[in-house]
Amino acid sequence: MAETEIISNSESNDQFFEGVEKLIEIWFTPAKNADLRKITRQQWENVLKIVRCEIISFTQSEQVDAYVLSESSMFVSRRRWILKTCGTTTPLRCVRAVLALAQDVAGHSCVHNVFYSRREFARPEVQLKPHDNFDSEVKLLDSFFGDGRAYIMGPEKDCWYLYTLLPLEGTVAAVEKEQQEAESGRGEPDQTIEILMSDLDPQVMDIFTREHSHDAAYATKESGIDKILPGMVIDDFLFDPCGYSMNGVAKDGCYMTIHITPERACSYVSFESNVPVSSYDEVIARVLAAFRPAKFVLTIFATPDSPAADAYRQLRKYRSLSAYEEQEAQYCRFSGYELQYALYCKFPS
Ligand SMILES: C[S@@+](CC[C@H](N)C(=O)[O-])C[C@H]1O[C@@H](n2cnc3c(N)ncnc32)[C@H](O)[C@@H]1O
Repeated sequence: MAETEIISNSESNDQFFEGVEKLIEIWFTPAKNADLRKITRQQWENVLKIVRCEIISFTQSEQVDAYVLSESSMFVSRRRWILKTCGTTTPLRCVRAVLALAQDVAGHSCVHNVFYSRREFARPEVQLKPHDNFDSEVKLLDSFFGDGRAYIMGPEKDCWYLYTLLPLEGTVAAVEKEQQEAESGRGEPDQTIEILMSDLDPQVMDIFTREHSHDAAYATKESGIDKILPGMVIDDFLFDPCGYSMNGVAKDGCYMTIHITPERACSYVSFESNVPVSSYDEVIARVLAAFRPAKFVLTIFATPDSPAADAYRQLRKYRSLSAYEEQEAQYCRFSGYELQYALYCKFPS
């Protein structure tokens, strides 16, 4: 297993672990016979060594290979690669190697789109380069992709960072991109919801310790994770003495992934899925009921032709979500995608 990032915290006699993940998603332009799943397990293991994590479990559907990692998850499908890693891992250091494998092994030579995002770290000072600050991350991403755009949303101390190749709608770059898309017919419906939760209910977090749960399947059931998006094949892992990761894959190619850092001093849970629904209300309610965070960041990306195209609009109507008050909200209209970002905090009881 990768070198552990657990740092002792003498004040609380608890452990610190950086649950906040770095999330990179690269889409390649469709090409005849090209498929990222041609990249072998050994080649992925070598890539993940650069990131400082390793594969601990694997499951797949017809459309996607899903890996549980020692620090979160990786999903590989025909033309989309997703890597989500926490702790002090260094995912941007492997991008060059992935682009080379995509070209040489998988037959993908053209990047269509890139999304890199993360919440502000609890302890940015322990991150390794280039992850010690967003400017360095952007600089490295620009060295691969050339014309990306960087955004910072939310309050300074608890912001959410995004880098993407998508231009904002209405700009000259957007008009050019739309023309290219229309000519090549490359677009396909897509949507992603992420709920990044901090300061969680300690009773719920106890479920994700070996003391409470004898195995991952027990924790999955006890917490209600198996009911959030029923029908998925679940690959779950319970760390020792605590910590939990799961991937779920559905027959239709959709995925979900949940990662849990239960330590009281730094509790953190992330939920992500690309399930196409016309309203995320129920999914959000189930996630919040299962984990009971004090605070969370919610992001929804959707293409205009996605069933979820309206889901983010519904969200914009709410100034509050059950016991939570919206503290910040931003909306971005990119060429081909719309994004809703919001930060919610529990109402004082
Ligand atoms: C399961 S991973 C998931 C982190 C995730 N990004 C999140 O949302 O919190 C981290 C949790 O597993 C625990 N853990 C135990 N052994 C670990 C190891 N060898 N490597 C990484 N995490 C480990 C950490 O202390 C932490 O609670």
